[in-house]
Amino acid sequence: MPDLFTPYTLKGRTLRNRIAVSPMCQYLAVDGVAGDWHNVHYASLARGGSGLVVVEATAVSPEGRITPGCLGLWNDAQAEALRPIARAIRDAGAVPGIQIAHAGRKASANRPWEGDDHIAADDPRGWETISPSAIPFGANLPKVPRAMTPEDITRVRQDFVASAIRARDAGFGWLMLHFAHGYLGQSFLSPYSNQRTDLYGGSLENRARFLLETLSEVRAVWPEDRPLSARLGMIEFDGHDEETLEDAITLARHFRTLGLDFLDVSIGFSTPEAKIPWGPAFMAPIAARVRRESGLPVATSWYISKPEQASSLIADESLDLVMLGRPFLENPHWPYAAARALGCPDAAHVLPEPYAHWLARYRSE
Ligand SMILES: CC(=O)[C@H]1CCCN(Cc2ccccc2)C1
Repeated sequence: MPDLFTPYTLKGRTLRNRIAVSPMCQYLAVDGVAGDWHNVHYASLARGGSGLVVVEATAVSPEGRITPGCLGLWNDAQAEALRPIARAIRDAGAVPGIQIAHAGRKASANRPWEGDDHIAADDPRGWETISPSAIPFGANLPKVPRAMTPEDITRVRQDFVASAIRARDAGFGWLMLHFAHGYLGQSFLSPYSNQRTDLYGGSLENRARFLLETLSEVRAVWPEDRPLSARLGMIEFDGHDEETLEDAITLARHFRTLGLDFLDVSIGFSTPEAKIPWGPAFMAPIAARVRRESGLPVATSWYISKPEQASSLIADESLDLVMLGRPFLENPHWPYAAARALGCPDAAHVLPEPYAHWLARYRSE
């Protein structure tokens, strides 16, 4: 059996294989509430045969959305709309995951296909953004955020906890804290965005405080038998990579002592000056180093798209799971195509029985 199709057990959950659907914003929610688009989108992804399907970045508060079209988990109506999605993913044989997030200074933006920039100041669709310091990201996101008060910090941490409780009660089996991509968690960690002089700024310990406190408080409410993960921007590709990575690995070890079960290794995107070395599975060697040096199981994403490439990253123990995004937009049945490409016996049964029964005897080429 190819390594990509070996099961993976973490805490009380077993994934049928090492393939995970990476959270991908759809920007089609109304008032943060999931609708028909999300119901069909997530069920069809789960029916494609993945082990884990992670629902897109879901905001812990209204101002934590990236765009007005983002999902939310700050009220019960939003939680109720997500319940059938978690059930549909589980009924299709995958573990239902969800990423909870606060967009910080990158919030109040237009959809990527509608400008991918901050909503104009005089546009009533927009809102005030908050961040550790009153420092804008720049480039297409120039809006200057309000520096968070200690009360803001406490409130947002409590928002993460409340959203985690709603995700738990809605039936999600895997939680991912969004601490990457220049959003609020990342903004506390990065000196680009955090120039506070209080206990939340300055030293690595202080810049990590919000992330550590939030993780600890979410851990206390997230069930022990369900994996608790985080997506962390561990490198910025800004010329200071070794220092950034060493700090991030120190943080990852601290996450582990606080009860994090799994780490998704990603990019900081804290500065528009970054020079990202885009290329096939370019984050995999970094994730492999984090896995070795932090002792946490890891996944990463970014230009992993070929079955052999994905399976070899599991076989050589670079990764424990592969996170795929756009390959699933190309083909929601990517796991079936991968099973066939890897010569899995009975590849058809990666798919549900109504499909598998007929495909098992079908010779499409
Ligand atoms: C929420 C999230 O992490 C998503 C939002 C949409 C773009 N995704 C991927 C991305 C991040 C930064 C620069 C380019 C692409 C990240």
